[in-house]
Amino acid sequence: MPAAPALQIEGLTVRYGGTLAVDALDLRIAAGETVALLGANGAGKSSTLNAALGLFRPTAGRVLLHGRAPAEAIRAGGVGAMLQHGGLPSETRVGEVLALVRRRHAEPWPLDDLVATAGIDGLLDRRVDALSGGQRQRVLLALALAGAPPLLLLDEPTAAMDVEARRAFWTTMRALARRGHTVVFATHHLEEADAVADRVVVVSAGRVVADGTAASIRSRVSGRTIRFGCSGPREGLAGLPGVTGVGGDDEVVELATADAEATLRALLAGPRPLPDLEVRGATLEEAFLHLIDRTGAHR
Ligand SMILES: Nc1ncnc2c1ncn2[C@@H]1O[C@H](COP(=O)(O)OP(=O)(O)OP(=O)(O)O)[C@@H](O)[C@H]1O
Repeated sequence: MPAAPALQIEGLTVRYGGTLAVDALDLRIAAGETVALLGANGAGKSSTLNAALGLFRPTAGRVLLHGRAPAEAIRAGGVGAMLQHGGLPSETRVGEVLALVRRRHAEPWPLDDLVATAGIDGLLDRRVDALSGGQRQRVLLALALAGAPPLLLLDEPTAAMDVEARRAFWTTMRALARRGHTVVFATHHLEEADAVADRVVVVSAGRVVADGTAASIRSRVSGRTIRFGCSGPREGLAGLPGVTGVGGDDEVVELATADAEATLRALLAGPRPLPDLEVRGATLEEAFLHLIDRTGAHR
């Protein structure tokens, strides 16, 4: 029998009063995948992750973690989570909280390795109320990892981190993924999704609007941008084959085109010099905004 997916969400619907936060969302994540849930504010990422953790009963649908209901999977130590508003008990020291949580697990992650992996060397004697935002996030990560869970659900885990801490965090995540952990994280940071995830799921208005590798999502925006230096007149550019828009500034022309090859052929056949000619595809950010615009899902 094939192994159950690490996370299986079927028809998940979450309503808060009159707000439809998650709209019949389906998602299947295989063990070992690193998946970014990408979406604008209010897209439904936290509601999806919180429902996946069984923090509330969804309006409709079901969630299975390694084939088990959330509460059962969590009890069995199969899931570690970092929530957006994760708290730490006040007036305790980091080492005490960590010891408490490790004791709850039958096979806790060896302490030295856990401390090194989460990057909390030197923080064990620190009071939790004296931690910086980034340090706090790393302590929360250590708690999420304490039971060496095969599945990690992380809601904007790097939100309070500076660039360096963020980089260190994602190095850790990549190492965990290599060890076979499944990592699912919500983010607004497109470059993180691009750099870390082997799969990007774009959520908008509580629905999955794109699902694939970062490259495949980028290619959903079929257009390309052609750029070249130009300080002279620009007549005729808008009428070139494929061109859907003309932009740029006093020194540079940027042509949006739906058919880069045809536009380039026409440009190269023309009299205009094309210094610093450059053709590029959409960045993940552009692809993301395009997908959201198409679904009309800003709210
Ligand atoms: N407890 C709640 N009560 C009422 N509405 C809520 C509650 N939690 C979330 N919402 C609403 O549900 C929608 C989805 O919110 P959710 O937090 O899941 O989105 P998100 O993608 O995680 O957003 P963000 O990136 O800002 O964290 C939003 O419209 C939000 O205002």
